Amino acid sequence: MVRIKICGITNVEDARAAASIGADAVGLVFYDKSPRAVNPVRAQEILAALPPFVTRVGLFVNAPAATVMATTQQCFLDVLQFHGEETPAFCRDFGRPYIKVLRVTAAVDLQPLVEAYHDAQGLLLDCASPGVWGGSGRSFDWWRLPELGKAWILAGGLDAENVADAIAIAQPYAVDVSSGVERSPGRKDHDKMARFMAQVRGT
Ligand SMILES: O=C(O)c1ccccc1NCC(=O)[C@H](O)[C@H](O)COP(=O)(O)O
Repeated sequence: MVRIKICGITNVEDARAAASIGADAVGLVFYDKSPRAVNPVRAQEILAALPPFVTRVGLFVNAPAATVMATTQQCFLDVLQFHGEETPAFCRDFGRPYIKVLRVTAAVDLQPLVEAYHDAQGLLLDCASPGVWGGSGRSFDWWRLPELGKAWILAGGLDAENVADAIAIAQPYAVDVSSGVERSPGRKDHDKMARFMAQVRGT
């Protein structure tokens, strides 16, 4: 079964909708420059609305260690997801499982990165877009992926129309979607979320 993470949740209604259609995880963006940014107080309110067994993922981009630590504790995050230039030593320093985002281009050799982040709980492969750390809505070439030898999450430009093909080609452990299920940046479209879920679950 392919797991599903809905990313860029900014409000209680969208969090509840994601949980009610069976999302395995939700992601909250702790990055001020994002249109999907939340602060820890808002995040607490959103996360408090979730039922049990939905994994709470916090996204960071080159944040100071003190900020990551404080946010993790304040919001009871289950998993940390690092989108920037965080080193392996930095990522493992918070006493939580972490996911490292690898930005895919035709030229990048993923193998050294997979080895460097060997203790990551998972790797998230996203499209490399200049000047954008995530949530670009752009896909990379799913055909070009080597065997990574660990759980990895497919992200970047997924939506209800392409996710079934993406899974068939790339065979990820999980898929991650944000802009492909939005009606505007930071606001989810609940119908798009449900259609995305149905495509992944094959129903
Ligand atoms: O969503 C953002 O604005 C964002 C900003 C900075 C770092 C990460 C961000 N989002 C990450 C994601 O939403 C996803 O993990 C991933 O990039 C897929 O996004 P999308 O292509 O929009 O489905």
